[in-house]
Amino acid sequence: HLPVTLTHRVATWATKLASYLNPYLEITVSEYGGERFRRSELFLAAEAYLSDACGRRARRLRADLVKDSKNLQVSVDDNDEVTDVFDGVTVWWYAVKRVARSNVISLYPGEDERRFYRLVFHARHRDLVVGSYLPHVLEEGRAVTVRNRQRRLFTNNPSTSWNSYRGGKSVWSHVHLEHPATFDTLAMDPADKEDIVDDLEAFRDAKDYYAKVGKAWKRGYLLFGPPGTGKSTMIAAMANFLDYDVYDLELTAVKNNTELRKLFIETTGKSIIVIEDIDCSVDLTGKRKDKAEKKKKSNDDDDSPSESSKDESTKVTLSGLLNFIDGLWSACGGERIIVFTTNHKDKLDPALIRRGRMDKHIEMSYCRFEAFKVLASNYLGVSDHELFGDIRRLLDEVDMSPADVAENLMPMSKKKKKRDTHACLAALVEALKKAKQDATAAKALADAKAKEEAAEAREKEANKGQAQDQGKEDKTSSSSTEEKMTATKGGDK
Ligand SMILES: Nc1ncnc2c1ncn2[C@@H]1O[C@H](COP(=O)(O)OP(=O)(O)OP(=O)(O)O)[C@@H](O)[C@H]1O
Ligand SMILES: [Mg+2]
Repeated sequence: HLPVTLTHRVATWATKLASYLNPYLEITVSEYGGERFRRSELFLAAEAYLSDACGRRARRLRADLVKDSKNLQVSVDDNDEVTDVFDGVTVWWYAVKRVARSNVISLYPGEDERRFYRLVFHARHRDLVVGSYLPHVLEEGRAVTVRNRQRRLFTNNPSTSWNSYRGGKSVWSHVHLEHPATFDTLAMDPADKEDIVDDLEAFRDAKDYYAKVGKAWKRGYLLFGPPGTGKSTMIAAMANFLDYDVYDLELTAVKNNTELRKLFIETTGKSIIVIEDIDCSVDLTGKRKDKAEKKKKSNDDDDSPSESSKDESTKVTLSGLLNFIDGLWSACGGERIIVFTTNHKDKLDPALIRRGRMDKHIEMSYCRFEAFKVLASNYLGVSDHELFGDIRRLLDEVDMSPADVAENLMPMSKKKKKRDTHACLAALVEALKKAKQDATAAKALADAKAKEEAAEAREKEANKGQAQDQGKEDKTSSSSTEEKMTATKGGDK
């Protein structure tokens, strides 16, 4: 029954009085900080720190599987309290979950929840807590996260979650990355390999350098070469070498540039972002348009206001992609490697692969002898053999992908299992000889076809020339008769 202004005043005074009497201060760390795009780093660090350092003192815990799905990570459950002592000062942490009050009953549990940690301490320790304790929590939390980290392979999938029709946005989902490829097992020229490893190492340790020269801490690699030459394998080897996560971006599943940017922002640092077969993906805009049109026809899309606006909103463009790679947004997060793979480098837009976007172009080529030696030592455990001479000669003459060579070296079937090294290598020699024969036959065929075409073209040319000559003759003969006619006409006059 009090007037509103008075109620406000009373409330303000009550808070002031309470804070005067209560010597404790509170700091809140919310899950989503000022930037709504992703979870606050301090929150994640606090979570990791609390579960590691003080988990034992909490009574209500929550367990999760981490690292190879063997270790358990126990973290403090919501609405519980833990105490921590730092430099002789006691602080209290509370994990709080608050459901936003709203009049609408939400169909989607979890949507309106806000989780945060509340840190409570005595006012006289304010400087210590803000100046030393919180940085300590951040640092320790990050270290724990790295320790528990299991490398992950992410992929973006379109609207598979059950509340997808709310936005239909594509999101990252992940599995554990367990690819066994390493640079040791990768068959390629040792000098090239060393060059790449050096480059990666230099990138990893160059945080200060990038800051000094004013560049975003990222590097682009373009892997190009024929199918089966180890491009995807190389990416796995890179991830294993650097201990980075991999984000495999499927451009077909991304609706438009805005969504592409959103996906990009959600990637974390220390990651490799991969777009495979980029030449096919960029072409995709055309195909996607067709799909959109089909959709429109079947009338199962009801949120498009007009045809043209829909068209615009349903494609990823080259400019969107360029922006993604080195626009202003690319600098957020830091420490990222972007890898494109393609079978046809010449099909790509030069703007896409210029230095600065794709800093290093790596050609993965057919298997030559140096690469073969790596495969032989991996698959058969031999570093020299009497057939190596033949193989070396043949590999110089024939283009065979490492995938094909490896297939010949792999004693997979039961029958083959009994085969020894010599038999495996002999089979490879046979396969190479056959490939050589095929290549020669194909070349002969192509040559013959080319000759035929050239002959045809020559014949056509000759026919054309003849026809022209004929035309000229006709013209001259007809003009001379005309002249004659006029002459006789003049005579008549
Ligand atoms: N350089 C290589 N070293 C070791 N293994 C290789 C190499 N190249 C290919 N392989 C083997 O061949 C298989 C296919 O290779 P991969 O998938 O990496 O080829 P790719 O270049 O990505 O082909 P695509 O262009 O068709 O995607 C792999 O499973 C791998 O075992
Ligand atoms: Mg591949």
